[in-house]
Amino acid sequence: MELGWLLWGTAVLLLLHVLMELSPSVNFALRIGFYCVLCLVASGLAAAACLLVNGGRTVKNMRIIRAVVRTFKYFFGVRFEVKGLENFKVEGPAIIVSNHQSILDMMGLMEVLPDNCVQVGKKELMYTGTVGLITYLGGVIFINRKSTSSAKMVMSEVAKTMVAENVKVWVYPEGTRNCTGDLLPFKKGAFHIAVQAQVPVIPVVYSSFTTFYNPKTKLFTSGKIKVEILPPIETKGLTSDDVTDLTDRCFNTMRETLFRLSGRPSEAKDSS
Ligand SMILES: CCCCCCCCCCCCCC(=O)SCCNC(=O)CCNC(=O)[C@H](O)C(C)(C)COP(=O)(O)OP(=O)(O)OC[C@H]1O[C@@H](n2cnc3c(N)ncnc32)[C@H](O)[C@@H]1OP(=O)(O)O
Ligand SMILES: CCCCCCCC/C=C\CCCCCCCC(=O)OC[C@@H](O)COP(=O)(O)O
Repeated sequence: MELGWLLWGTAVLLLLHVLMELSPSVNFALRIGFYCVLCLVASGLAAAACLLVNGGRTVKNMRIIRAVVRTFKYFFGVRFEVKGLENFKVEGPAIIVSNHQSILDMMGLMEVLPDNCVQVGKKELMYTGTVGLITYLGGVIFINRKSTSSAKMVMSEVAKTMVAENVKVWVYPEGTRNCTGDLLPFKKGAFHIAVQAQVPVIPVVYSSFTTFYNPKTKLFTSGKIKVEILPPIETKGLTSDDVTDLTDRCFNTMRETLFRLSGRPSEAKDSS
């Protein structure tokens, strides 16, 4: 009986292996499917640990989530080369902005996430089963992207609470995933919060995934991600009139860094 199961299991694994070798789209679908299952299972386990250790929704749970997600890279052969971690060592709260390429970014996020830091996320994430539960327990700030006024209200509230509670807030200013090797124009919410709260902006840049991950061509192999945490940009004394300049400055610095880290020649043109 047990031998039968073993033979069936081996046959299924062999079949999957052959399919993966033969078809890049099967390979891609299986690897992404595995990533999603891993997220769902790991979130369930992490949620239990968070509830047992901290009892409910708190930024302290991010330490547990970070420890769990940091193991994911070993399953996918993803390696990180991190520079500039010392730039996170600013006193008190800050806004962290980074480029956003894929759902795989959760690995890169947790690889460098400082203590006492929560992310801004789309509210739809709440409805992704255990992943929704873990984002809730970790203190993720949910925004409704379909309603500018409600998103702006939530962001303004964040500007007040982040100072009162001494937390850093991680925002993806492109507002959506973008795996083209370039940046989308930045939305200004993150920079409004930074100016309203008078806290520094810390840019974080991940090199382009396109050499090892590309959903369009169904490419997903192992690969190296370079991460650079750039020096904080101060906002003390800035007003809402300076938000556009601050956004452009950050965009240009991050775009240059993205091209440098990805080995792509820089373009002279200013795309702001
Ligand atoms: C185990 C596995 C998983 C574990 C995971 C755990 C971690 C999970 C992590 C999850 C990660 C999940 C990651 C994700 O889910 S990423 C997706 C969700 N995140 C974002 O969208 C963040 C970036 N977006 C923004 O910042 C947008 O600006 C918002 C959303 C705020 C509005 O966007 P919208 O498109 O609706 O409008 P608009 O940007 O055209 O702005 C309109 C006007 O309003 C002005 N304005 C904007 N804001 C403010 C303000 N505060 N005070 C005053 N004014 C403000 C602005 O300057 C503009 O005016 P003008 O300049 O044109 O005159
Ligand atoms: C009971 C309901 C079950 C639902 C099951 C849903 C399955 C989902 C399983 C795993 C998902 C793993 C996702 C990890 C978290 C990824 C966060 C993320 O990267 O969100 C994307 C968001 O930044 C931008 O979204 P868009 O590019 O605008 O779109």
